[in-house]
Amino acid sequence: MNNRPIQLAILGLGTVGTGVVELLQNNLDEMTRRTGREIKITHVGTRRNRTDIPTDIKQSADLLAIIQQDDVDIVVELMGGTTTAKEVILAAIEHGKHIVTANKALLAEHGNEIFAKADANGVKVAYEAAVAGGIPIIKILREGLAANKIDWLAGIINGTGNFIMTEMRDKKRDFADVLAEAQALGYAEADPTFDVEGIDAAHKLTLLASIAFGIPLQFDKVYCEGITKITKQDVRYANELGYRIKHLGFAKRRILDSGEEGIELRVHPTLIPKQVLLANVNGVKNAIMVDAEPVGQTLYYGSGAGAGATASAVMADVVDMVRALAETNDSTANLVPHLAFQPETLNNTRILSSDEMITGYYLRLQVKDDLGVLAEVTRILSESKISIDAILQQPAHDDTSTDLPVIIMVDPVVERNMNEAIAKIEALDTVTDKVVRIRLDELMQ
Ligand SMILES: NC(=O)c1ccc[n+]([C@@H]2O[C@H](COP(=O)([O-])OP(=O)(O)OC[C@H]3O[C@@H](n4cnc5c(N)ncnc54)[C@H](O)[C@@H]3O)[C@@H](O)[C@H]2O)c1
Ligand SMILES: N[C@@H](CCO)C(=O)O
Ligand code: NA
Repeated sequence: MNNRPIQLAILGLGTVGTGVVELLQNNLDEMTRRTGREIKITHVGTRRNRTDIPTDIKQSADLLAIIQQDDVDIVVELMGGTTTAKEVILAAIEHGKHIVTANKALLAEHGNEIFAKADANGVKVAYEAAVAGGIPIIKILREGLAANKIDWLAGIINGTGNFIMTEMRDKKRDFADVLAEAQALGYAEADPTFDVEGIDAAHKLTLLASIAFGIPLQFDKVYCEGITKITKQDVRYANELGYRIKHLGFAKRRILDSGEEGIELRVHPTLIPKQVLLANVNGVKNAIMVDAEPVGQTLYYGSGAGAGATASAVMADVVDMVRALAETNDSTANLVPHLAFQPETLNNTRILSSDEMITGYYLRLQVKDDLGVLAEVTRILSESKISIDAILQQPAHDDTSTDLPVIIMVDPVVERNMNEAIAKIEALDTVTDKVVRIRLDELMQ
């Protein structure tokens, strides 16, 4: 057996890259005891030379040169972005290097191409750090639950967004102030609109859905709504009704009335009853619930972002690869397929359009203080076959306004019907503003 060290190139020394270098300094013995083979960083790709990096590691800004070096077995891509990272990863694959990456944006958007190229070149691309930071959810879905049929998964999969919502709710802090702190703590994406507009969660959901259901990556089909339109007023009303608002991702198999199977992929703010576990996942923590047959429901919780948690996931992938390389004379062929299922067995189950999604709703209407408004609104809802669960009329939120907020909770309904009803409600003279809607999901009741 070949006992030379397994050699790494780390590309990008930001929050996660620096975390990986530190983790290797602190816990190398634990990893070597597990793999029986030494792991060594030989190169780092960095725009400017760093004095805090051990002197035996070569530093360079020339990434395409690094990935060609003979003393590199695994390229660890921690730069982020979908342009240079893509070019460098594809070139590394062509040079026979294995890849470990935390880059969910790149994989959600270009993973089908990257994985195909890796398969053609006999190398592996591992991405545990790309979803839910330190929670080993990729390994769980791909390996731990490999004997199951997964029916749905749902969870809080953006640490920055959850941190912002928690701080705003508990400490009444402002959005911009908490976002700045999330950036300083290394939680946020380089472009934080990815976090707050739900795009990062949609990237992660794309990956989770593929490995749960055995379907190709289809980021463009994920319904995506972020947290930027959540107001303090709605947080307060939700609280009074016994709910918390959390940003969730859902991937769900559904049988349609026609008998066809479809998949719902959506990320959006969701009202969850306070006593439900996911309603109590706070700060940078993530949690993912999986329902599978025959195991039933399982729940996974942990830090969704940050240097240490993410480095833990990056190195778990490296350790997996090192073991495979050690056991099989430098081949990773025995590792699990990229998307958990054999590539030729991925199926084309249709991803449902937003019109076809089924959720409950919290609706907030701004109405004139007239007799009969509620009767008109409930008539419209019942014409669209929407059943009302509760109505709550609130006093005006400021003394100068004669309009009253009315909260209506409705049972699960096809979105097409909800859209029709909302259009009719907004057309009423007695309804003075756009209807605010926040979803509920029967899985979280
Ligand atoms: N921060 C987290 O908690 C976290 C968690 C999970 C996944 N991720 C993912 O990990 C990756 C890195 O995130 P981060 O938070 O460490 O970002 P970061 O911005 O802190 O670090 C990226 C580093 O890469 C460097 N870089 C970019 N292009 C380069 C180039 N061409 N040559 C050399 N260096 C280059 C940047 O200068 C920076 O130092 C991203 O894909 C991100 O989505 C981050
Ligand atoms: N920006 C991401 C990093 C972890 O993927 C988050 O906050 O969840
Ligand atoms: Na993970």
